[in-house]
Amino acid sequence: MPLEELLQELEALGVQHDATENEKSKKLLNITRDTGEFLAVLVKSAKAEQILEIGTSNGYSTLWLASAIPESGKVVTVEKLSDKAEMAAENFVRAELQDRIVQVQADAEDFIRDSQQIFDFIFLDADRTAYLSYIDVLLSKLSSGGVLVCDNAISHRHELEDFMAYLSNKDTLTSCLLPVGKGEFVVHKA
Ligand SMILES: C[S@@+](CC[C@H](N)C(=O)[O-])C[C@H]1O[C@@H](n2cnc3c(N)ncnc32)[C@H](O)[C@@H]1O
Repeated sequence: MPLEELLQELEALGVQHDATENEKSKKLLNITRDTGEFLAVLVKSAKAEQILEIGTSNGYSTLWLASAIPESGKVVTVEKLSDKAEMAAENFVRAELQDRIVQVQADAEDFIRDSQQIFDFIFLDADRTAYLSYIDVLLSKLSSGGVLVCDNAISHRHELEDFMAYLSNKDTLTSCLLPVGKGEFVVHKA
């Protein structure tokens, strides 16, 4: 199925589904289209090939990331809930991007601590209150010259204040907060 058609279908589904679903863990909570476009531009500009995404949901943002890397690249995407991981798997096949995506069903922090891989691009879109507890390990898995993007940096700024302040004060990092989508905090590692 053409990617653009699937993205539009998922955008409509996400809005409709989240408006009628009361249980927060079942909401899809997809990034906005402009965030997807922004991620694709960043990934291509950075020539990133090894991407880590924390928070798959039904795979909407993963599709943007996977479509921005060359065939030799991979997106590793982590989701703790099996129902969402299954929905995502179907969408990856529909987009014919499944060969560029590795799905991990696990708790983000467990995966990050156990992983031996180095990534050149990391997208954080999961349990915001846990980010500070694993950010040092996560940064050790970001390559020199790599980029980390964190979603919801304006919509949930109060939850991410300490996290952003911590990163902003590190000498090896350059960061900025952009009014794209729900607010994107972008970090470059020297
Ligand atoms: C905001 S949604 C991700 C939306 C997705 N990035 C997109 O735009 O399509 C957050 C997802 O992170 C998952 N999640 C939350 N805490 C997690 C954790 N500790 N480990 C792994 N996944 C987690 C949730 O189940 C949810 O599906």
